[in-house]
Amino acid sequence: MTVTDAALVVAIDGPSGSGKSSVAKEAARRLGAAYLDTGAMYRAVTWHCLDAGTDLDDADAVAQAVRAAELEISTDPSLERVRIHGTDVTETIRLPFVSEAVSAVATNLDVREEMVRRQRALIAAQPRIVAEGRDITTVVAPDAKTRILLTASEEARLRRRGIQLGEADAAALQRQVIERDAKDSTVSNFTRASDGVITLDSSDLTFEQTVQAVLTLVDEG
Ligand SMILES: Nc1ncnc2c1ncn2[C@@H]1O[C@H](COP(=O)(O)OP(=O)(O)OP(=O)(O)O)[C@@H](O)[C@H]1O
Ligand SMILES: Nc1ccn([C@H]2C[C@H](O)[C@@H](COP(=O)(O)O)O2)c(=O)n1
Repeated sequence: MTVTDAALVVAIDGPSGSGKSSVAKEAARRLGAAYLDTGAMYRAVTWHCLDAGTDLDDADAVAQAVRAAELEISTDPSLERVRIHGTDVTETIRLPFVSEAVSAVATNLDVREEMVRRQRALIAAQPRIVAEGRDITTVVAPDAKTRILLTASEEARLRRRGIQLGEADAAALQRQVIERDAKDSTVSNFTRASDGVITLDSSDLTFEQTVQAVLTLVDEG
């Protein structure tokens, strides 16, 4: 186990189903660090817009709703909790209706500016943190001590997501993994490592091997 008292920011990005959330959360636990799931923040504000009846095609209305959103997210890797305007949406934001709407909100550049501002504040508030999401290594935390692009083949990502969701419908998986990435990649680069970002391909690694590989990169960093 790698535990030190030194300040630490680890940034992990990559495509859908590559293992960012699960691997980052476990690495954070073992490092005695906080954990930030930035995708959960985009999901929560998307749920909020849908719940409020905000037209997702009205970019200004969406941005206004997001700026006004009272969003709370746990950064304890052992406590998953997201609240918006006091409503606990921890479970709801994982449902397919949110997954299929989230790109419409996440590709709004004014929304991204607001989310990046909040994410940087959450990261700065923690002495040690592992943060993950599509633009973490490039935009949110380009100065992080260790920056990792976690990848996996399309086949591995679809298989993992299918097992995770118990979803056998190939078309639904395709929408949730491949089509969502295609939309999200119009505003973030999470397929090619930028300068200083280390690529970790988990296609042929088990979950445990992937966590260990991240901890080794942090140690070496
Ligand atoms: N190396 C691995 N081997 C096998 N399964 C893995 C591995 N890494 C992650 N998984 C599993 O794959 C599934 C998807 O992982 P996870 O949700 O962490 O991906 P993600 O990159 O955060 O996706 P998204 O960006 O869509 O939220 C989870 O069930 C996770 O346990
Ligand atoms: N830093 C981030 C994090 C997430 N997103 C977008 C991309 C996804 O469609 C959506 C939900 O993320 P997930 O929970 O699937 O990781 O949010 C982003 O654009 N930037």
